Amino acid sequence: MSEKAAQFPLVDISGYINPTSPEDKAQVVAQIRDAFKTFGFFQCTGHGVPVSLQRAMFKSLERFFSLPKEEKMEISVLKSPCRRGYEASGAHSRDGKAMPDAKESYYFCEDDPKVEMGGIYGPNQWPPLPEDEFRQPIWEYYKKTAAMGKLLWEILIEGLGRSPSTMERFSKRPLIGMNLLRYPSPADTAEGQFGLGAHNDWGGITVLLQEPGKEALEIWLEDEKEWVSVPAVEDRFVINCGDMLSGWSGHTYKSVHHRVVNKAPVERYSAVTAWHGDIFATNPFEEPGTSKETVGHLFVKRFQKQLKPSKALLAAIGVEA
Ligand SMILES: O=C(O)CCC(=O)C(=O)O
Ligand SMILES: [Fe+2]
Repeated sequence: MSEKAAQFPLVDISGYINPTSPEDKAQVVAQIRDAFKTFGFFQCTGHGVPVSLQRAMFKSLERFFSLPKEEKMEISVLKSPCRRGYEASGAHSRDGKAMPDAKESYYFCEDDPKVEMGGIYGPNQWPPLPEDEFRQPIWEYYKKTAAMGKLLWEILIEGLGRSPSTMERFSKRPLIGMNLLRYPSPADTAEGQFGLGAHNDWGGITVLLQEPGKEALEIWLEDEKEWVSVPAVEDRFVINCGDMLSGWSGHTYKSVHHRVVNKAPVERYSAVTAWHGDIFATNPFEEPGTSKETVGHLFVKRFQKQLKPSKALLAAIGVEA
């Protein structure tokens, strides 16, 4: 591990979840605020997500990606009005001249029976695997990490002096997406191709779990002008700050620039749960009514090209076509 990586913030949040004194909570709030101010991310322990569930999630994820390509393509994102399901390696292209990412992925959100809001809400596409070998452990993991995302927003809101009760209006019907990711080995990755090219997450909080022992996530350090690997340790989540959260905090919290380079001689897995907030909610760091910009506005702006939103959806969200 590099000297820099050894200094990356590591926060045990158990003192916030089960405090024995008010100081316990205040300490976690201050540590997370400092980590997001300096780095825009931190490594998290004491979160209460059982290791057995983390392992079961990785097993299920591996089972899914081991299915034949034709079976995975049966639940392609292209078949979903909500853009949920499987996306093959190389399908995700970036702006400019960069090569498409080597990753393959499976994406899902809250499972609603009906397609609503132009596909922001609706049903998932589940793979044809036995319930207890995929959907059940993956869903349990999703629910636990979603709860963690919400708790971390609450802590960050408190960190800037706002009441934690602000979360009531911010979390009415939150957008929470989960992406399971597989990165091929370097031998199966083209020259100049990244597992996932350099980017900032668009929205709120990202709760990421790397496959233990396979370092691949790299963070850009602007002062040092270098990419540094984030240790991949069992039971240690990586929490990232996205652009919406950063902007709404007046850039007090930094959005972290990162990419994925698989250095293991074999494939590498990770899981990402992203917690963004209710689509009609405005900046939780301000008094309601201060600004009209909502989670939905920023979401549609960022994904306009992929979403191809209908006039009806734009009108419902309050964005001009
Ligand atoms: O796989 C990883 O370690 C990071 C994934 C990521 O940055 C993303 O999905 O936005
Ligand atoms: Fe990311």
